[in-house]
Amino acid sequence: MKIIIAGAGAMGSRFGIMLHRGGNDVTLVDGWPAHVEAIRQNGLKANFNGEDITEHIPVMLQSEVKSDTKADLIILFTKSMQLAQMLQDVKPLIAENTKILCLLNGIGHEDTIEKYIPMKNIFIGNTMWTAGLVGPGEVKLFGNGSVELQNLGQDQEDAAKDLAKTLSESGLNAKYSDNIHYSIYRKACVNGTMNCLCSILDVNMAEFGATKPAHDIVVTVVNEFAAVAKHEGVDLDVKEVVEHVESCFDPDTIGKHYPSMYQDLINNHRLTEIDYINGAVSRKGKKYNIPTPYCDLLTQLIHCKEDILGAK
Ligand SMILES: NC(=O)C1=CN([C@@H]2O[C@H](COP(=O)(O)OP(=O)(O)OC[C@H]3O[C@@H](n4cnc5c(N)ncnc54)[C@H](OP(=O)(O)O)[C@@H]3O)[C@@H](O)[C@H]2O)C=CC1
Ligand SMILES: CC(C)(CO)C(=O)C(=O)O
Repeated sequence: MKIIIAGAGAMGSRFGIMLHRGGNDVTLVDGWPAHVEAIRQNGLKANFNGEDITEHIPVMLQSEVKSDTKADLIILFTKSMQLAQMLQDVKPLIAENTKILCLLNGIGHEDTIEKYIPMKNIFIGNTMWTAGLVGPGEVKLFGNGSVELQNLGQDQEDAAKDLAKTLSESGLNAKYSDNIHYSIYRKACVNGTMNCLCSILDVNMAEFGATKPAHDIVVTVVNEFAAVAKHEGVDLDVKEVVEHVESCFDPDTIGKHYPSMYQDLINNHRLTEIDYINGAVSRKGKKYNIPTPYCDLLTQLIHCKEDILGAK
């Protein structure tokens, strides 16, 4: 299968490496020239569960995408704020039946994708895999993960199941979800707690989980997400979601991971996805007249930290 990874940062590199090793025809597309050049020159280097590997995968700069090949599948792995530009830039690779799978963190990306792609070809989901960029052309990958996905278009359930099968054949542990909006809100609760709190407190997920107030904060934030989700027809089971969030504290699974927001803001002084996570819940809360004080404050604190660190 001809697969394009659109956004080959930490997560795009993980999926690119695993799908390439699984025998797929993978091409990476990214907007960071130094990263693209490093991969082109030296291959994509990864510390993959403790082993140093180099995977030679074709790579294109986003601004230089050519239309000579069309993709069967494009997996979107940009940051939320880069999504629209990437969709614009990969247009030459899209044929009538090219499927688009969006696995970004955050809520509501389908509203952006629908402007570029016919509904029948859109698949959305989320992932519990983790990844970290060490530097241009180099990533660190450890731990296990999973993917959940579903079709947005009618009559595309079999295609969604086939997609999950393709990912699983490369070890990505993907499954079809019959209620992806639940899964996306549930994952947003993970990010709406771990990503901002680890960034503000300068800790990894296990260290945050070991603090006394951690549980109360998680419960309060999840309740705010649940109240907003209910207005959108998504009925979150708060107890189950809190347990899911707290499973990330385990240092033997992904607890030692510094969330992607930490990597952006603290390590690289880059702007964060907060407006697509807690910020999205704050905005929706205002729209539905639901108070979301923790999400409001967490969003503002992250924006303060972006200003303090001169994030770009
Ligand atoms: N990392 C993780 O563990 C997880 C991330 N996610 C989600 O996956 C999506 C992709 O995230 P992730 O893979 O972490 O993104 P990355 O930050 O690793 O990469 C995204 C893009 O940002 C730019 N970039 C990143 N770092 C630098 C840098 N130091 N200097 C210059 N440019 C840089 C590059 O593109 P450009 O030059 O075009 O800006 C890069 O392709 C997000 O929605 C994220 O929330 C989901 C689960 C886990
Ligand atoms: C790994 C996880 C679940 C942590 O919140 C994540 O999605 C991220 O790093 O953005």
